[in-house]
Amino acid sequence: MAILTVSIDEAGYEEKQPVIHRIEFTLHKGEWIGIIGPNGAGKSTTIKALLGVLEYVKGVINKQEQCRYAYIPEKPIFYEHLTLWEHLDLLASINNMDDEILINRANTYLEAFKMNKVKHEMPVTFSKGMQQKVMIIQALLLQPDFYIVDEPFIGLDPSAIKMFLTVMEQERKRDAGILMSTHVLDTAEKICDRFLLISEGTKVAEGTLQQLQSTIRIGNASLLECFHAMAEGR
Ligand SMILES: Nc1ncnc2c1ncn2[C@@H]1O[C@H](COP(=O)(O)OP(=O)(O)OP(=O)(O)O)[C@@H](O)[C@H]1O
Repeated sequence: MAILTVSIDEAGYEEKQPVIHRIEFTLHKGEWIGIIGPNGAGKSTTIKALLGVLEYVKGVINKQEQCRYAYIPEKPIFYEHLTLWEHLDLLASINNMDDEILINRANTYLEAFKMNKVKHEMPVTFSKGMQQKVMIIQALLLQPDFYIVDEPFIGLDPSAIKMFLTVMEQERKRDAGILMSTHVLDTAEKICDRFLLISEGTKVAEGTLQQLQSTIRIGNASLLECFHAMAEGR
């Protein structure tokens, strides 16, 4: 079932200078879509359009009614004077979450990401990877219908990446959708159901790895090879 349907004619940081054009796709329940493309292609701008924080968007973005989503940004943002636990507590109270659910979920994910020991410290003092873990834990706390994730792999250590993949796989089994932009193509190739390839602000291809392979007519091409042939070879 479709949970997010996107049909952007054009969008950008000001109306007279759109930076993305004709970006269309649908995210379904339990589906993991990877948004890939070169630097400056328009991946983050597409995500900003979905989040409703872009100055100019012409088109239609339809989220299924009552669907909730969580956004995991590439650059974490925190309240300066709140501890990690206070961030989780605040998020839970904004979302009317029972204390018992908060405590259970928070402790599970703090443990999983090895952040239990620092839960009463301020995230603004954490390393980049630790801050990213906090953003991931906050998103998981909500158990949303879908996730929007901007480049999760840069900054996390190998065991945190493994844990991130494990918990997202659990979320997918719960039928959550995942829309994730990344440059880490060998990992994306293993986990994503489908790919959206963006280049120079527009969608140049969409499909499973097999579909991308048949478009470039190389049966066993890796995602990286598809990327080179379709985005960089243009
Ligand atoms: N805040 C901004 N104001 C104006 N233009 C911007 C802004 N942020 C990005 N752009 C422009 O929009 C275009 C797309 O950038 P975007 O950040 O979406 O690319 P990206 O695919 O996410 O790249 P990367 O892989 O480097 O993160 C680029 O030409 C960029 O210069």
